[in-house]
This record gives sequence, C-alpha cells and structure tokens, in this order.
Amino acid sequence: MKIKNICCIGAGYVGGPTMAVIAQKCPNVNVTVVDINEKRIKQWNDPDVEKIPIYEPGLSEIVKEARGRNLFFSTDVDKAIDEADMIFISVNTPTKTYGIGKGMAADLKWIELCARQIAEVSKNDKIVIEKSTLPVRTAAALRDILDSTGNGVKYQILSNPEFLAEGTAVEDLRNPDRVLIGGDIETEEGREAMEALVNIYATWVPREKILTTNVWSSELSKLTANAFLAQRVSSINAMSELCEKTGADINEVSKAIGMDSRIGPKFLKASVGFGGSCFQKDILNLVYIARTFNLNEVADYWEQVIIMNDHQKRRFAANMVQTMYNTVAGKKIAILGWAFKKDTNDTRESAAIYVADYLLNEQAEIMVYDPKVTEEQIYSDLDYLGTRSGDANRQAVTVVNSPYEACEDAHAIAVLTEWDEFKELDWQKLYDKMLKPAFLFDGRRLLEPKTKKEIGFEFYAIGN
Ligand SMILES: NC(=O)c1ccc[n+]([C@@H]2O[C@H](COP(=O)([O-])OP(=O)(O)OC[C@H]3O[C@@H](n4cnc5c(N)ncnc54)[C@H](O)[C@@H]3O)[C@@H](O)[C@H]2O)c1
Ligand SMILES: O=c1ccn([C@@H]2O[C@H](COP(=O)(O)OP(=O)(O)O[C@H]3O[C@H](CO)[C@@H](O)[C@H](O)[C@H]3O)[C@@H](O)[C@H]2O)c(=O)[nH]1
Repeated sequence: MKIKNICCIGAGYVGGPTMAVIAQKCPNVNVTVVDINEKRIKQWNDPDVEKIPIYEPGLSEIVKEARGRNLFFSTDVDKAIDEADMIFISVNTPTKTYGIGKGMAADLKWIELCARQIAEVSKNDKIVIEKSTLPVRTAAALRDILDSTGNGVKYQILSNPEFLAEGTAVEDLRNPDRVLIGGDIETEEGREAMEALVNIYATWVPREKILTTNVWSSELSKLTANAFLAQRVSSINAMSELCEKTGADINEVSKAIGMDSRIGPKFLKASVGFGGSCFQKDILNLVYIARTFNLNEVADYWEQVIIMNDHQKRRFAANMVQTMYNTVAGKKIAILGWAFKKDTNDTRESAAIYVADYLLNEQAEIMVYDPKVTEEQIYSDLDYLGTRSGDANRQAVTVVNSPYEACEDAHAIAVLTEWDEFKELDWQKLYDKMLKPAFLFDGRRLLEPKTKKEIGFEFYAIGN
C-alpha cells in the first residue's frame, strides 16, 4: 500500500515536530497538520520560521525546508481527513478535571471528537493511528465509533505511541531507540496497514528498531515506559532527601549505582521534581486503570511515584523558607527557570509553578527569568492553580528579561530549570546585586558549589 497523503490532527508538541520530520524524510508524501486552534496554525505558518509556536532545537530548520513543499498547516480539518490515506490522531489527552475519574483518568473527549469527525467525513478506506498517549483498550472504542456509520468505509486502527522527549524532540525523532507499532496482526488487512506505517518510518529508521505488536501491548507499553522513567526520578529524589540528612551526596550515589550496567546511568539526576505534560498524567491514568480492574496493590505501587514527586517539590520550597529564618514574607526571591526542563518553552506541570505558589502563600515577592517562557504563560500557569486572584498573582510576581534584573535586591535565588546559560552567568555580579546574606538554592544540581560559596553565597543544593 503506497501512502500519498498523511493528515495529523493536533499541531502540538507531538504533532508538529513528528510530522515535520516525516515530511522532511519522505518528500514524496504530503503531510498536512490540522488543528482547531487558529492561533497555533497561524504561528506554524508564520513567514518568520523562528516564530513557530514550539521551541525545539533544530525544528525551525526542518519546517523551513519542508513547509510549502510537502508539509502544510491548516485549520481545514475536514479537507485534510478527506484527502488522507493515513490519519494520525495527536490531540491532547490531559487528566480529567470533572466527573468520574476526575484528577486521575485521561480525558478522551478530544479523541472521541476526532473519531466522530473522521467517521463523518471519510469516503474512502483509511488507516487511523493513535499517536496520542491513551489508556489501554482505547482502540476498541475508536473502532466502535468508526464502524458505526454503516457507510462501507473500512478503517484499520494502529497504535503508534510517541516516545520523544521535549527539548530533544528532533534528535529523538531522527534517531529513535525504537518505533512501536501496534495493530491487528491477526488479519491480512491489519498486517498491510502496519506494513504501510513501517515503510514510512523505515525511510530513515533501521528496520530492526521498528517493533510491531498487538494493539493492547503497544498502548500499554507507552504508559509503562513513562511510569518506569518517572519512577527512576522519584527513586533518586527519595534518596536525595536521605543524602541531605546523612552527608552522602546524591550525585556520587547516582554515579555509583548508574555504573552498574543493570541499572544504567540515565534518568538518575536528582531534581526539584519532575514536570512536563506526560509523567504525572500518564501515571495517574495507569493508577486509575489498575483501580478499575480492582488491582489496588498495583495502583498503590505506582501512585507512590507521584506522592514522592509532590513531596519533593513541597520540601524544596519548605526548605527555602526554613533556611531563610522561617519567613519569606515581603522578601524578594528570584526564580531562574520556569520551563519544566531546559531547551523547551513548555511549562506544563513544571516544578517552578508549584514552588512559586508555595512561596507566594508565604507572602514572598517573586521575580522570574526564563530564556524561553513568556510572561503571559507564567501568569496563566499561576492563575490556573486558582490559589489566588489573577490580580494578586500580577502584584506579587514580576517577569523580567534578564537574570541580573531578577536578582536586584533579592534575598534569594532559586534555580529551577537546568538551562545551560545559568552555568555561565556572572555569579559575582549576581551576588553583588543581592541583599546579604545572599541565599542560593539549586534545585537542579546545576551549579558548581565551591565557587559559589567562595563568592559568599549561602548555597543549598538538592541531595547535598
Ligand atoms: N508533549 C510530549 O512531549 C509528548 C510526547 C509523547 C506523547 N505525548 C502525547 O501526545 C498527545 C499530544 O500531546 P501534545 O503535547 O502534542 O499536546 P498539545 O496540547 O501540545 O497539542 C494538542 C493539539 O490538539 C488540538 N486538538 C484538540 N482537539 C482537536 C480536534 N478535535 N481537532 C483538531 N485539533 C484538536 C489542540 O488544539 C492542540 O493544539 C498527548 O496524548 C500526549 O500525552 C506527548
Ligand atoms: O534524571 C532526570 C530526568 C528527568 N528529570 C525531570 O523529569 C521531567 C521529564 O523529563 P523528560 O522525560 O526528559 O521530558 P518529557 O518531554 O516529559 O519526556 C517524557 O515524556 C514524554 C511524553 O510521554 C515521553 O515521550 C518521553 O519518552 C519521556 O521521557 C523533567 O521535569 C525533567 O527535568 C529529572 O528530574 N531527572
């Protein structure tokens, strides 16, 4: 089966970069990324390619090369569905904020809307691909909806979860550890559909890295991968607290255990807590699924990863208050870094939001500097928590364009994202601008302690 037209519904952090790379690698396939968010599509089409809505190293260059050639961004969802042989669904699947499963289950309303729209518009057979992260067995619901029109159109449903990490999306897409494709391996049509998708990826991914499984294994593998990764971060963060009490150093512990080839060195960096749109949401979803099957021990086991992460964020902020003589009321605190990790402008579930909220409850005055996150986004993150009014957030928080401005007359600095540029700052200059004693809290183990202490900082780092 030769694929000529691909449609991707959802022009977000996954749909945008993933389709840009497919378009670049497969110049003979037309790729149209559609979204109901007009502003987002307008940004993707901005003549100034640096203004595309997602910051990822290397992405603007790819968009520049492929956009207008075989990569298109549009709000005309129906047209793109109609023309496509293959449709990726890459819409958001956040944690539900209402009704049954509130705060735990994945909200599948956008997925269902896509399925209904595909069913309504399609006039010829299609391969429909779950790119979004979904609860295991969602494909069965998609099939029900797609097959319910009775218009004779046949669908093959595949699961093709995305494993890219933000900040390294382009590199991860170009050189994935594996590509996972789940489908109906029992039927000829199912195998053909899987082969069509395998062929797209095989343009640039070695065949042995393309894994095919049944649909349920593929859906569940995505949740499992995120649960395992997040569990490593919570495990090392749990140990960081013990390090702080015992004189052990978490970086030394990480290195020592990571050299065991059975453990491996990655994802053992202690931090102020993991953030991002995926880990928490996917584990909560996993916990919810386990509970619906009455697997309470399984659910409790994974829930602990989240409990530990919430504790890490809270205890970092509490330690700041305690260290600064048990009060930060009226004190100016500079937060360096708002994104949930470096090299992205994404702030979803960023630890910085929760640390700031905690400090604001203690009546601190906050200055924020992040190289990629906008002022509008920072206020919207705080407003979303609903802890205080929008006016109160704007009164207590100031967003600035330079770290030096953030530190003017500050009592403390908290480094909450591991941006490389923070390592290169003129720390003497920052110190000189601050009130004394000048406190420096490193939530990322980014900074070299010795030189900071020599300057005169009261220096505290996670797990030290
Ligand atoms: N962000 C990541 O790094 C990452 C990595 C792997 C997997 N995922 C998963 O991929 C999915 C998408 O994540 P994201 O970060 O790209 O989300 P996102 O919020 O950045 O993008 C989703 C987009 O879908 C659009 N949308 C929603 N319903 C629509 C509809 N009916 N028609 C057209 N457009 C619609 C939204 O307007 C939005 O722009 C989620 O399931 C997520 O769990 C995300
Ligand atoms: O040793 C580590 C590694 C990560 N983190 C933090 O963990 C969070 C998540 O980081 P990362 O996994 O690198 O970024 P994401 O973009 O959230 O990617 C995860 O979530 C995606 C969405 O499902 C998956 O596709 C990826 O494979 C998975 O790594 C960030 O806050 C990191 O700072 C740590 O604190 N210590």
